[in-house]
Amino acid sequence: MLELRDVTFAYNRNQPPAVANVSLTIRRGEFVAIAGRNGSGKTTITKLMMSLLKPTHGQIFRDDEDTKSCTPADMARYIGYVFQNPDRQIFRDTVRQEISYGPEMLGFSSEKISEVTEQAMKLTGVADLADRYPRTLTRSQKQRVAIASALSMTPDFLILDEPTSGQDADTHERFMALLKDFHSSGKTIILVTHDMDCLVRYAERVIVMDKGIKLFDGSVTDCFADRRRLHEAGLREPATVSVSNGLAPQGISLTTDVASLAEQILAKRGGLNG
Ligand SMILES: Nc1ncnc2c1ncn2[C@@H]1O[C@H](COP(=O)(O)OP(=O)(O)OP(=O)(O)O)[C@@H](O)[C@H]1O
Repeated sequence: MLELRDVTFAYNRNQPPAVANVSLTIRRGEFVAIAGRNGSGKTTITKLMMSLLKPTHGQIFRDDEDTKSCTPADMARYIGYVFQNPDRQIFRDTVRQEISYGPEMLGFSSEKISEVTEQAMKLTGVADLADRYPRTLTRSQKQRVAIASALSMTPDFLILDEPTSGQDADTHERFMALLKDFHSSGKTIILVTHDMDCLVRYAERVIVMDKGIKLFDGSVTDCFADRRRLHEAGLREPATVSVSNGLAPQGISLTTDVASLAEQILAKRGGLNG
């Protein structure tokens, strides 16, 4: 469990806080999305969770333990962090070295290092790139290496900040399928995203940030049921919501789920045709 209790963080004293009085709890096994317009505090929250930043006020707990004296290296045992830009976290000469670096720093035995490295490479589909120089890989391959590097430290939580930005539809699909597999295997996923269609498809819960404040925390369906709130937070309506809202006069109820929307439309087909 990861808990923020009344957390405030300011980058400097002359500016309003980037995160203000935020309380939230993320339980093991959840798939949570953090959404909100640019500059709303999403990345700052994830950096606070990772102890890359420390609260100006408030506390952060991991399984009831206050993390105030934890370093990012301590937190990396529990939380894998995948940055927005994979170039920011890739430094070694080969993909294998890159992925084994974290477990080495954590003091794993050499057998364990090789076991977790091979497993992470296999899971993320980069085993055939093991001896390549990471800087020459495509962005999507680098993303996979970044995730493998996080996974090799065998964390329970995985935080991904806009991992699919700039990827083509096919790569995006494969990447999200990978995340879904991790989630099914018991990992807790915290995904920062601007992609509302992706959010409604994969996340179970949404935290919406606005000007550093937590504007909403709840189910995906409840989040998109309130158009005023979406507007306030600068969130785009996902396609399923727009279509179901548009067909409301025909008796279609609001849904974020493609399958449920298709089912409703098929069930009403006679009426819609008429
Ligand atoms: N290193 C920094 N120094 C000073 N201010 C910063 C720094 N990083 C972020 N900020 C400010 O803190 C606020 C929150 O930024 P943050 O990056 O957390 O937002 P975000 O929601 O993740 O944005 P984006 O969607 O653009 O990534 C913004 O006003 C931003 O300008």
